[in-house]
Amino acid sequence: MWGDVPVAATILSGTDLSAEIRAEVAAGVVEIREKHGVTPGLAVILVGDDPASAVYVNNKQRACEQAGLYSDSARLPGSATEKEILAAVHAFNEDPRVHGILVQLPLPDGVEQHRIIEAIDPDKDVDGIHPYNLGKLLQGRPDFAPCTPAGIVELLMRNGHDPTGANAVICGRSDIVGKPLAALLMQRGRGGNATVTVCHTRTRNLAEVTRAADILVAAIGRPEAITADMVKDGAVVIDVGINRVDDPSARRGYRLKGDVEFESVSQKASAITPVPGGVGPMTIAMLLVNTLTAARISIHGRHHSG
Ligand SMILES: Nc1nc(=O)c2c([nH]1)NC[C@@H]1CN(c3ccc(C(=O)N[C@@H](CCC(=O)O)C(=O)O)cc3)C=[N+]21
Ligand SMILES: [Mg+2]
Repeated sequence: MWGDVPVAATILSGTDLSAEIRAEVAAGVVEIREKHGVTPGLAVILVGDDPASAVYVNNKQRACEQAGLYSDSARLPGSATEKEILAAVHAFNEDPRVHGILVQLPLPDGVEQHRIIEAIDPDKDVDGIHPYNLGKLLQGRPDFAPCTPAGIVELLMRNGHDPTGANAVICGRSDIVGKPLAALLMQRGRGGNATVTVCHTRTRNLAEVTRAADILVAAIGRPEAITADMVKDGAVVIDVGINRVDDPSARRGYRLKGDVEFESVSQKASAITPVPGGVGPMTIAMLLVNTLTAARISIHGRHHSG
């Protein structure tokens, strides 16, 4: 506060930080190519024609190409069978140009998602969602942390918001965001040491819990679910939401809205991520980081120091 005028929060730009990290990845790509003659490669498997998923996959492939990585994709129709998706996974498991494999989730109804994830070679699981990698994450020795949680931790750390000792409250318990983020924030070591609470649809007195957060992460999937009354003065607020809201005046006919009511919450928070330009670009940057790690693992093996 400045007198009675609320000072708007610092904007935590995922666009800027992701550019920095992607430049670091590009340098790592050059090094691996010079030392080992290997170009790190990522393959994305996209099933169905959800337009939002197509945008993310295209963003991922563009980021790969800009960082000098090899990239490939398999695009299957929404009618693809489990057997056909498994065949695409197996082909990339065997492809020596491909070090990282990402299966875009969610998969169409009727496909047994866990069977597909378990088919990914854990050494190529750059999403960090194979049970082996999730297990290592829970033990505090991840090789591949899921990209969105890893991106959130980088956003915090590189903006001077070390979670150590903080009350971190995560709204959302998905396998790909809420649960792995809880593991990262609670672990011993860099980016961890927080006191973590995970909220979900059955949480009682949600606003009471979120108001205790020094770090508040919204991964709910509902536009503007977090309002100013739910936020403590000075909190750091991370918005994972990417909700498309109809807007006939917008160029594409929709606008992106986060899970946080930005206008009001940014008057109360000390720092906040925007949507777009926050967590989304960080997810992609960490995917490239993990692909570099996968290429190193293919050369040197996993390090058994943890
Ligand atoms: N196995 C798997 N791993 C994922 O990491 C994964 C997934 N499945 N399924 C879908 C979600 C979503 N996701 C995003 C990636 C980039 C942006 C992104 O680039 N966002 C831009 C804008 C995008 C736009 O214009 O729509 C931004 O926020 O600024 C958003 C969301 C990765 N996901
Ligand atoms: Mg292997």
